[in-house]
Amino acid sequence: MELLIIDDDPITRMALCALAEEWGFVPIEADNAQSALKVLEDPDPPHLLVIDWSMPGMSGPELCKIIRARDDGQFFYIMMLTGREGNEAIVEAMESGADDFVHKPFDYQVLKVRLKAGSRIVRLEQTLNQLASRDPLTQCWNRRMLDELRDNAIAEAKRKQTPLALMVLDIDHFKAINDNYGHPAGDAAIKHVVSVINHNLREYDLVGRFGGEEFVVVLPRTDTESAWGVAERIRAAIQFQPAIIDADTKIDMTISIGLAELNQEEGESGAELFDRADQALLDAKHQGRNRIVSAP
Ligand SMILES: Nc1nc2c(ncn2[C@@H]2O[C@H](COP(=O)(O)OP(=O)(O)OP(=O)(O)O)[C@@H](O)[C@H]2O)c(=O)[nH]1
Repeated sequence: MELLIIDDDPITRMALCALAEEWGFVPIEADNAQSALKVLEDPDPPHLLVIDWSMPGMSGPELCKIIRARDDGQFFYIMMLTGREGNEAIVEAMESGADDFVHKPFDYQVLKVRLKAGSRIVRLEQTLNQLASRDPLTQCWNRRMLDELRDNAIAEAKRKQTPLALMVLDIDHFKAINDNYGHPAGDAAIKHVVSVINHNLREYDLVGRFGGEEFVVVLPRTDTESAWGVAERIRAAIQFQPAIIDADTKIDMTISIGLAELNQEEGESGAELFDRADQALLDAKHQGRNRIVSAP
């Protein structure tokens, strides 16, 4: 686990880095609050932090308050290190958002066990986050999370005036697959579809599972024409690459796709965009399935 060490004193920083490595952490250094905040801007930042109290520019407690004021849902476990004595310092550190507090000069064993305790809490939080945001079968986003990420992507598209497309995909006659091959094979077929979808997307596209065999894909920076190209690649890949269940069982499938591009002029919301793509999906089903329909 990464450990962000924020301390202006190079000797303390070096000592902490060496210890962190010895204890199995991956240390990352910052010599002031501003450079720490830069590190924390990363989409996948370190979640365990050791912050020195007294630093030029911005103090440890001030930095804690800024980190706690973030509203992006990221969790950070913060350990404050200081030479200050007394309960008042502990209270001030923890009121500013620190989770734990260790006096300098610190006892190595005490610091080690408290960081280990912090890393257990970070791991627990990551597990909870995973359970709350991912679909357990496919590991793609669940509906609640995809809705939130979709709306963030739409806000960014509006800010930057870039196009955004959304697709709703549904496996055709999936009930028959369950009926013919059994529920476990149906589950494997769903996983196969998600794997095909993922193979045909860019890193920043978003995939969510909305129901049994219905998926939503958000394509930022993509207009209808490009989205159609992506949809066609996925449609063809599903049709021509059967799900291999075991040595004797291959399941042929097709998929129907409705797609819509965000209507920025009308200030369209995420829910409205989804409804248009979903309606296009219904049209694709009515027109005979295994096809793509683009919303007007
Ligand atoms: N194996 C498996 N099946 C699921 C899961 N969730 C939902 N289903 C099944 O998916 C099927 C969906 O069937 P329908 O909604 O009738 O749709 P369909 O048969 O795909 O027909 P069309 O969408 O009209 O082409 C139902 O039989 C559900 O029981 C799941 O997690 N695993």
